[in-house]
Amino acid sequence: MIIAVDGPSGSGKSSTARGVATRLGLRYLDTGAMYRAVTWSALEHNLDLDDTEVVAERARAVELGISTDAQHAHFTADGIDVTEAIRDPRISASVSKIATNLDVRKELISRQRAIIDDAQPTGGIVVEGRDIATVVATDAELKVLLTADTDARLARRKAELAEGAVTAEQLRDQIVRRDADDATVSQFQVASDGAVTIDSTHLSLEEVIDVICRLAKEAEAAPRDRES
Ligand SMILES: Nc1ncnc2c1ncn2[C@@H]1O[C@H](COP(=O)(O)OP(=O)(O)OP(=O)(O)O)[C@@H](O)[C@H]1O
Ligand SMILES: Nc1ccn([C@H]2C[C@H](O)[C@@H](COP(=O)(O)O)O2)c(=O)n1
Repeated sequence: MIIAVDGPSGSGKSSTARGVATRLGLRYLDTGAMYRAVTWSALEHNLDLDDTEVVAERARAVELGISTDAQHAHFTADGIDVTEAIRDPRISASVSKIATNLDVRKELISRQRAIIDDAQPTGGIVVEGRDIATVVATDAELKVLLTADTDARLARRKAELAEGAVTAEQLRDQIVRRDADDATVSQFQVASDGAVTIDSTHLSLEEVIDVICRLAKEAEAAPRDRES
């Protein structure tokens, strides 16, 4: 089983996908972490992020270690643990430059598909990002577009950060400007064919996880229903 969870920043994709994977005993892939790890590597190498060719070369060269354990997030880039570093506001501010580089996308999509294939013998995987249902795993058994209104997303992100860690302007940049940039290369604002939209604005995290687990059970049973 492949469950695809797409949506804008702060809609709850990572927390929800981790919760669903844990409950259903599936692997979990955070594709945003891969774009973040490439950003980290490009900055470590002092690359000009506007130089698309040089950055794409870095994306092809960097060795990424991407854990698919929903209860143990662990990411490495060229052997260095970047699990915490990739969440730094410095990375959040720059990652769209990497994510809108089409050659970087080509490389990471290919790596994401390999990780998804590797997970199939273990029962399946919950994959979250922006283009999972539309590009990376168009054959996913369940496709979810997870949304929440902008104020809710801003409030959720603010609550995560230490008091004073970012200004109101930086917070808006992390959510609103980043979504606008990312939307130029991925379609995650309108549900694609076959995708279910879940608006989490007034739902708790547990409620969203409940809904997706129920939909996953239905999706799993659907082929059997048709056969019987
Ligand atoms: N339904 C919900 N209700 C309230 N808070 C939530 C809900 N879902 C997630 N959250 C909280 O919102 C914050 C953002 O969630 P999360 O990081 O999962 O979003 P995201 O969509 O993966 O964001 P990004 O794409 O920017 O990484 C987290 O602190 C999370 O605990
Ligand atoms: N499949 C994906 C996943 C992520 N991105 C972009 C969007 C963000 O700017 C960045 C980091 O994602 P986050 O960790 O905030 O979910 O990567 C993308 O374009 N496609």
